[in-house]
Amino acid sequence: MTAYVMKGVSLLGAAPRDLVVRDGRIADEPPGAGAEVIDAAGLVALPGLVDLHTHLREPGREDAETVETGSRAAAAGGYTAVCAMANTSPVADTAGVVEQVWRLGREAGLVDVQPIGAVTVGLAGRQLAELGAMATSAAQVRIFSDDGHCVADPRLMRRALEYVKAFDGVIAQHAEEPRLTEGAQMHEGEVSTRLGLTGWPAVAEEAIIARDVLLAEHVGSRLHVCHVSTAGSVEVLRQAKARGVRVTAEVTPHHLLLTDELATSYDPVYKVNPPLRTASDVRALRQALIDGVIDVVATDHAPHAVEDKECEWAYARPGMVGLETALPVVLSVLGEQWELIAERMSRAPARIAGLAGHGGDLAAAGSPATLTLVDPAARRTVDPSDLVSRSRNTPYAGTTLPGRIVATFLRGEPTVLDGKVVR
Ligand SMILES: NC(=O)N[C@@H](CC(=O)O)C(=O)O
Repeated sequence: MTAYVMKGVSLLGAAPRDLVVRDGRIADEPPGAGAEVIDAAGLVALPGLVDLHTHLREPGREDAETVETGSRAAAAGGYTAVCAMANTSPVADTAGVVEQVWRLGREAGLVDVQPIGAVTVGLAGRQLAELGAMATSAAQVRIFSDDGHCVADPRLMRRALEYVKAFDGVIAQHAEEPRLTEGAQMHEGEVSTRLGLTGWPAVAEEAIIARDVLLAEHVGSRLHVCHVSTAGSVEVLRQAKARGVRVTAEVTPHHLLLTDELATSYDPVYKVNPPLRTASDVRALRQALIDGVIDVVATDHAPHAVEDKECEWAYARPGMVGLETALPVVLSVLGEQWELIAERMSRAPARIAGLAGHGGDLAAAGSPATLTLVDPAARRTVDPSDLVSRSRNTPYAGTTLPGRIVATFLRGEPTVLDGKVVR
């Protein structure tokens, strides 16, 4: 295994030093002859990013993304682990499907792919899926989610929380009261009224989060809230956390930057679920990420084929690709707050997903060399045709964002060098 010395690198913004990688780990002895030298002057090392919310589309929509192409996009974005959502076709609601996704991830070998299992059979919200069989499968599923759909039935949600408590699993809820969002096309507010589009009200998200934190408290089990998008949701979470409820939450990069005003273009690239909200929601989400009311930035990378996105707004599928722009967007929002970025994009998601070997301490000799090197001084104008992902539905085309991922290492092996995926 090749040894590396990263010369003049800054660990999370600290004074420059040399970082030695040997036998897959951070070493405190000299690299020895034959080590590859990486000129890392001006680069910042972060623990490899971990995404709690990635749609890889395999099995079923390999024209939009595969486990392999999504893994490449993830590595290019600085990720070393991704949690693959269950809304594939067939749905990842059995041990067989989660094992297939897990195995494809191992074969691609670029990031650790941790499958998420569905909560209900076929995401239909009627009966619990085989949670235990998925947990004890080779994929060792710990996070369950019907993402794309809400587990709306409170009795099923309660039973799911009870079930996963036995193995310290977590239910990741897509919080959307379906009766309040029938026919919804965008955020319900001043802009939707002006455009005459059916609105997705903030309360549809907030009501489910309020219910679910009470259920999680009652059961004493772990709840994770996917893609929090409103200021009101932040307040519900703040109160629940103050009471000691075992709840964690994520926000997407796009909800930290973009607003519902973009819908006035009628460009379906801005159609996403939950929808882009208002500037005051964006402000509240940013503050919650800083405060820790929101634990994690998760991409909700949602690749879609051209025909599913380049059509009339009403017919377009919701979703945006996000793996390759997540860190630049977060840098543009938070600035170079490296400790905070490492916590929200690597350590906290690794803890929630129970991914040992990710979110480690790069200053500690013996830690896995699972890391990403970022050039914070570089700026990049996003060109959809440059994306590594198989899909092109980025809302940032033509936008200049700070930060370039120069290299990514998974257990001492480079997956990205000089900004290019190596395998
Ligand atoms: N987040 C999205 O806008 N889309 C998701 C699923 C969903 O939440 O609708 C997808 O799978 O495409």
